[in-house]
Amino acid sequence: MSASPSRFAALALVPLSYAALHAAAILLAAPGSAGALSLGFNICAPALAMLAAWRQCLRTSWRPADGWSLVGLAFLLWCLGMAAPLAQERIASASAFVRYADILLFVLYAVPLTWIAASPFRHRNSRAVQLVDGALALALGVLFFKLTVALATHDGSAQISAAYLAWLFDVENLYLLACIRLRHWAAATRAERELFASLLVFASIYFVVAAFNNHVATLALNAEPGSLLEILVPLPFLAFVAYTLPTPLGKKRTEHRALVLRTRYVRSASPLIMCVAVLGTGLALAHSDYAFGVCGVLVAVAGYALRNVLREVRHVELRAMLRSKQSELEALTLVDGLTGVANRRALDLALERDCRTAIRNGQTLGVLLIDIDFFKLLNDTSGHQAGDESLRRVAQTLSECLKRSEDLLARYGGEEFVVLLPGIDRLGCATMAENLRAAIEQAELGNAGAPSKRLSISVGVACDRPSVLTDRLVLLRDADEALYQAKRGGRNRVALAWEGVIKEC
Ligand SMILES: Nc1nc2c(ncn2[C@@H]2O[C@H](COP(=O)(O)OP(=O)(O)OP(=O)(O)O)[C@@H](O)[C@H]2O)c(=O)[nH]1
Repeated sequence: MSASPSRFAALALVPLSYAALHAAAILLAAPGSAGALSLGFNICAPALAMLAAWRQCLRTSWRPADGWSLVGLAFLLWCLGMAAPLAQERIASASAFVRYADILLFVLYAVPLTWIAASPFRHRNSRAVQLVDGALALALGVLFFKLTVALATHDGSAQISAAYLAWLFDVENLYLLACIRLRHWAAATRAERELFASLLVFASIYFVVAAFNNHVATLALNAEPGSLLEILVPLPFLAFVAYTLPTPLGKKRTEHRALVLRTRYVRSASPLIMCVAVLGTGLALAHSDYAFGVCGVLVAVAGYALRNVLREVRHVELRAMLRSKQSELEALTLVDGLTGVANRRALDLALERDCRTAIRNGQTLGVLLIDIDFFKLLNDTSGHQAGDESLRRVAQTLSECLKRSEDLLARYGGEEFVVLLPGIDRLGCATMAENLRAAIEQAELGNAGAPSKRLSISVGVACDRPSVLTDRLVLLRDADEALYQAKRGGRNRVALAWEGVIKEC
């Protein structure tokens, strides 16, 4: 994890300033009020972290904005867990929920974080899969709470054993830290890395501070509320705030194969890790609460199965979508964007195919090369948009003249078109060329740059029986030479490669 200098400064300044204020408040507090003041600081820190997370959520356009909002929710639950004793003191109820509300909230705070760490939150990830992951994370939280209460009151007393609680919270914190570390290690995008880096800073400090607080401050030193040691409690939250304050974009991770592979494996394995955690917690709970334990095992198995079914459905959908997109793209690569007729690539493929067929069947192949007359002047006088429109109208008029499915009209480039006429003799080719010229003339399209003010075309015609594949290029060259003749002859005419100009208007 790399941090910019501004991040290092914020990471040092924000928690230290807060800790100094916290310590001063405890030391200067009136007798008996240090505990309440310190509690205020301990509630304020996760509240600040919650605001920082939701600020990130508003900032980012990354879809896993869900990620940041869930982090905010986790901090809110922790904040409530910290404040719960205040309510517990006021509500004189013996219900288990009220008695263990703070422990429940401290356990549940991990649910949104577990969810983020398990769910891939990828762009195309389906909502249904995310919901299953969320349900599994919630099940894990509830089972873990049941296990916590069951183990911490294992001697039959209603009194929670602080020692057991300390160890169980260590397990919870370590599990979270490991999952977040894994996701950070395999984060592929900048936004994903930013989220998991912030969480990693928080979870690492939280693990150390919570272990110290639970084992040393509470159990070994028996620190009272309002003790100076409490200034450690807000540190992980303030470190999170400090880490998210500046918004450097961080270096783009190079997409080397190892990263791609580990991203793929970690993303696929994350939900499995959560299912295994639900399964393990369920099995551990089965000793003390058989029904709940079995439910946990069933939830783990059903959740994993459901998740796999949903992923498979998604894969099938994606494969079908990819296939149809691929065919669409393939079709697009063969079409001229301006006129909608076949493009040069399609022409090359068709010419080669028709030439092979003509060689195999001993047939003729006709090639008409068509050029719009005075097109440059049309562009110069009426503008390029009018030129484009004329190209579209010419292409449409020409394609309406082709009746046989084997015939092909293609844009050869610029204001030139080619018509392929397989299996037609020379007379047929010449007639077709004249029909095309006449059709354009009858369409009465304007060309302000032409002396006649009418748009016209010149056509060069070649027709032969190819004997080798390269003859297709000879046909094109002959048609081009004939076209040159037609232009030289005065335009708006058809020239035959084997005869010269046959039609003049
Ligand atoms: N509007 C438009 N113009 C194009 C396009 N492709 C090529 N052109 C223009 O077409 C013109 C072709 O001009 P020339 O090759 O000199 O031919 P011409 O003016 O038609 O003259 P002749 O062929 O001798 O009658 C050039 O000005 C090109 O810029 C296009 O897609 N759209």
